[in-house]
Amino acid sequence: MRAFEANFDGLVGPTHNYAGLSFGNVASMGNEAAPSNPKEAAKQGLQKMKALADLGLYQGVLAPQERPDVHTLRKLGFSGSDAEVLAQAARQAPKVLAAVSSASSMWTANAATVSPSADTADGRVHFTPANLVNKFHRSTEHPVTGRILQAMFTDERHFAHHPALPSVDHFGDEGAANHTRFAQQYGDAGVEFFVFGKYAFDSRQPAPQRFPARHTFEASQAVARLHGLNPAKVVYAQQNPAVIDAGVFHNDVIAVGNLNVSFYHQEAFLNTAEVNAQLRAAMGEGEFHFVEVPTAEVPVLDAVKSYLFNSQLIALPDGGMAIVVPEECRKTASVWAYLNKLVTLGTPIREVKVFNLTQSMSNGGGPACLRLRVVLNEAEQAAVNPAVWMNDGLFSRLNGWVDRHYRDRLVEADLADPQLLLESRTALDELTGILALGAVYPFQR
Ligand SMILES: NCCC[C@H](NC(=O)CCC(=O)O)C(=O)O
Repeated sequence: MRAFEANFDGLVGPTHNYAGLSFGNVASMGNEAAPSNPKEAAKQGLQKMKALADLGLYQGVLAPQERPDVHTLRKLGFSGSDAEVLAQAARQAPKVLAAVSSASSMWTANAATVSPSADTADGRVHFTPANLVNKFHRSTEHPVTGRILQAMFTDERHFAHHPALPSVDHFGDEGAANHTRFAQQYGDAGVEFFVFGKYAFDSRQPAPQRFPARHTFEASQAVARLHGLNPAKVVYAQQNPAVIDAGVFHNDVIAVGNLNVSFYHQEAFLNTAEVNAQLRAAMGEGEFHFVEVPTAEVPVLDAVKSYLFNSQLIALPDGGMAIVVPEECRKTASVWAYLNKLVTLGTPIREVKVFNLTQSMSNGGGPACLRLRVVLNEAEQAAVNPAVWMNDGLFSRLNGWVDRHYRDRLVEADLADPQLLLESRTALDELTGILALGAVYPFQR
């Protein structure tokens, strides 16, 4: 049966803002307190989704979270009406209010780790929402993420859903941002490549000194076990701690892969030669393209600034691949020169597609952060909730929905506005109708 990759992009929520919440993510740290434009952010995301759907790719939409998350504020002791809860939090703990108001679920590469049915022991597609435990504002995403995924991939004959790993640093899990799957064809049994930042139970191993390693080896192993992966087809690699300290908070800021192409920076991993030998051995027969970008051509800081590697490698329906990059790549001289060379190197990557995603980029999220990849065969695709697939109708409905409900400017002080909570819930209530998700949000239950 034919199989292909579908991308599920996060729809940016109505509270998108810059609160400087992600220590170790240089864009988030650098844009703290800048005004945001949620309407523009959502529309930039929709443009990318529509463009990929128009190329003939399977493109879906993943709904945002209920924010501000008043329920979490109540767990922290704020009480009274919703408006009172917001007002107390704004007075006593403004950073906590910002954290429970973040639209960070837009970066769906962190929503979950997904293993295609060709890789799993029971022949189903497996999903494990990421606990995102390293950042408080993200650690509250997984319960609703899990519900939304179940509302999209409901049929138990095809889809298996696991709860997030235990929410503790030892099992810090950042999902698909640290996971890549290689295969000659999407429908083949693939090699699942798990990249982690540190070992939780062995302090003698190398680890970053300045910024946190969000994802552990032990978390990666647990997900591989839960998904029933064949150990001979799983490869683990540790990120180079020095690049985490330079702002590479997820591996997808310094490497990306698709089918038989691994595109990565020279400094991305510890023991690169060993890792590549393991990948090649696990893949078996056939060509494998290792496209290593040398520091001499693209310094790590330029990779972080431009998000060259936070790109999507997409298989084009008529053969070959395109690399989907953010506008910032064009503006970074070393990176733009490299990209122009890359398409002439004779690898499957033949074309560069540039998107304007500045609203998301200013919080450290590029094209790859915005999408969750799910490899599906035709029967599985037919079992997905049909309302979430991007097409002309959904594109115009969602643009109209954004126009009706989103603000074009938001600063931290606005997060306490009870009207924003109301606007956000009204929008999400309508959205669950558009995407046929049912009552996934706490305010609906
Ligand atoms: N994969 C990209 C994730 C980016 C995300 N940024 C944020 O949450 C920034 C939010 C803020 O600072 O307002 C993160 O660091 O996890």
